[in-house]
Amino acid sequence: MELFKVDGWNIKTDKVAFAENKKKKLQDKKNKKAKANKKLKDNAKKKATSANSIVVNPDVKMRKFGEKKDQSLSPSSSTEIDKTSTKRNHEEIAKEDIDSTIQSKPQRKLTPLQQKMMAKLTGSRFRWINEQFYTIDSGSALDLVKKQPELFDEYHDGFRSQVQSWPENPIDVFVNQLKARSQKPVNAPGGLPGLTDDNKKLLLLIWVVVKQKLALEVNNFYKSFNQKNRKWKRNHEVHSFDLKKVNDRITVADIKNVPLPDNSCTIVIFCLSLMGTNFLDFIKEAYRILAPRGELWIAEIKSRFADGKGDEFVTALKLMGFFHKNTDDENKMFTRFEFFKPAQDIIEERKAKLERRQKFIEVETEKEELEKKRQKTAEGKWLLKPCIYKRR
Ligand SMILES: C[S@@+](CC[C@H](N)C(=O)[O-])C[C@H]1O[C@@H](n2cnc3c(N)ncnc32)[C@H](O)[C@@H]1O
Repeated sequence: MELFKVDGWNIKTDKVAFAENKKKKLQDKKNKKAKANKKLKDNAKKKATSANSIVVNPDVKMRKFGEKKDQSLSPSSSTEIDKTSTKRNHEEIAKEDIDSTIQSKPQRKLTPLQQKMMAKLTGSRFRWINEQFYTIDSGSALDLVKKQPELFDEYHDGFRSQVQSWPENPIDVFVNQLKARSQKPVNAPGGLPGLTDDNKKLLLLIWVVVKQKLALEVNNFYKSFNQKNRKWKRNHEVHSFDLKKVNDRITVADIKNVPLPDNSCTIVIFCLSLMGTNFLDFIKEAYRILAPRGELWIAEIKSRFADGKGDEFVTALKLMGFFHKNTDDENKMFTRFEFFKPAQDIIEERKAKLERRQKFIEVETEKEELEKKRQKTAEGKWLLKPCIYKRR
């Protein structure tokens, strides 16, 4: 008789063997789980590395900008960069997510929910790039686009979809204005300002900062205008500057410093392009290249004006030498401004008056005060705020 074998109480040996099997299976399960966890961790590591290799690692990028600013000894912008460098907000994290999502994206049609998520991530990425352009100085923006040209295209895709919902595009307003004023003789009241070239021909030199539409439309307009009005032909040149060359009409340049001679233009247009934190440098550059009586046209997003109306902005531009002609805030999304560079005799007179004043009173001029203020804190922080697009 087997030991412990009692009638009616049978401990089956196969059950005992089962208990050992169970142990083995449990162990197998544990091993599998550990393997799966390791795989997950490895994948996560891979994702993080690849996301950073495709797009900017915000920390690295900001450090680079910081280094550059240190070299250029601009205290205001470097403080600003230090602050941004520590910030890793949800937009940036979303940005990395998009990259890893795109990389691991299976080649199949997305479900409506996936499409919705994708659109949200793309929107986050646009807002992140947009924020960068408004919170760094123009030199850093040019470097950024040179290093990662795809950011420029992604930005413009997002920007286009934002503008589509606007009741009016500021570019169209500018084009219409050019067309209307071209009907009057150049330099006549209500007409466009012009220069006389070596052959005593009137020349309209229009400088724009715009992707393509304005230059193209203006060229097309004058082509047909000149065909219809052979007697009143308009000679014109359009120069477009941007951070990336997306077509032949564009010259890549930071608009703080454009390859055009002094007093050579008659109209300068900044269409939603005062983006860098140092945008008053663009205004100075416009003043340099504009001929006396030349005009400066600006459109900027309404929400950017710290004082809500743009009066402070107008005052700053007046301190840079411009005369204010008109502010149009009829539009819901943007405000348009017209300024002009005064005639040469007025510029001389102003200069002499200022010198006389300074000779007798040791006062700091308002212009110097403005310069001091922007040295301390870049104007992109207090005069025009960054344009932030809301999540839809
Ligand atoms: C908000 S988008 C507006 C584009 C176009 N003007 C429009 O209204 O459709 C601003 C444009 O200005 C350009 N931009 C911003 N800062 C610039 C700079 N410092 N130098 C040259 N282009 C600049 C950007 O690359 C971008 O194409």
